[in-house]
Amino acid sequence: MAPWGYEKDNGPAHWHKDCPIANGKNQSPIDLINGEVKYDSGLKPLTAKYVPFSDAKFLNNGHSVQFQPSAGNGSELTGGPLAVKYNFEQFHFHWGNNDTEGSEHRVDGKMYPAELHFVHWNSTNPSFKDAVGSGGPNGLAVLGFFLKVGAENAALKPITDLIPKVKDAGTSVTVPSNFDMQAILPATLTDYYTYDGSLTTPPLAECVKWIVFKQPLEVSAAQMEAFRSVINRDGKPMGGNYRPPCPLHDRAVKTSFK
Ligand SMILES: O=C(NCc1ccccc1)Nc1ccc2c(c1)[B-](O)(O)OC2
Ligand SMILES: [Zn+2]
Repeated sequence: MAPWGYEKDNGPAHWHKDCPIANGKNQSPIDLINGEVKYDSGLKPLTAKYVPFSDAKFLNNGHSVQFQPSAGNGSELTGGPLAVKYNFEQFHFHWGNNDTEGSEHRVDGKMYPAELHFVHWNSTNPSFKDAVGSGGPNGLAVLGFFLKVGAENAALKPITDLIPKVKDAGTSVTVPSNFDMQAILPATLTDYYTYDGSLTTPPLAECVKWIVFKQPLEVSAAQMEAFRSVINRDGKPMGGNYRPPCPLHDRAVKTSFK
């Protein structure tokens, strides 16, 4: 099979052929249905401590654009539903070709124009790859932020300004060392949905503690247009790089808010 993608001939409906777990019982994304979630007063805020990076790349890997520091950058995530410390690995985006689609998770069936994933791995493992393969839903902790069109996002501007430099698949640039990743995050990481799920792209491993924030981040229309100028490995606009929602089966979605 041609490498996986989001086109008619290699999109989500085909992924099960190489990754049978695609039809598993803990797949992501899902539709977050407010009438079916359960408030959990034990869910505390999360703490993300992101340290400045000396050498980080921003790259087009053919199916997303991704910020990736060199391994061992000392940034970490704790708290919320997490029992141990998680190390930061990378962040990347999913978006649509217009403002009515683009996010992977949905809220009561509503899609946002884009979704930002901050990926972290369980520090009791020797590496990210081991964490993915560690079995069970505690290998990775992924923070999901919906993006909506509004004011320019100054914290994301250094990243969206680099997009024209990684327009084509397989290209990358070095990110200026004064890039402040912490500034992207809201001051307090409260009000989130959390559930056990999977990677939303092959290998679709069911190793993720998902933490999806209720409050969207804003980006300007110009910043959204920058994403829509990115080209995928088939030479087409990358927009539409989102997987449709998967069945919840017998999982519970908990919220840190009432
Ligand atoms: O890291 C990925 N692949 C490369 C890989 C390397 C080593 C072992 C397995 C996989 N994928 C991936 C990681 C995290 C997330 C997603 C995809 B996402 O669902 O898009 O948002 C969260
Ligand atoms: Zn993602």
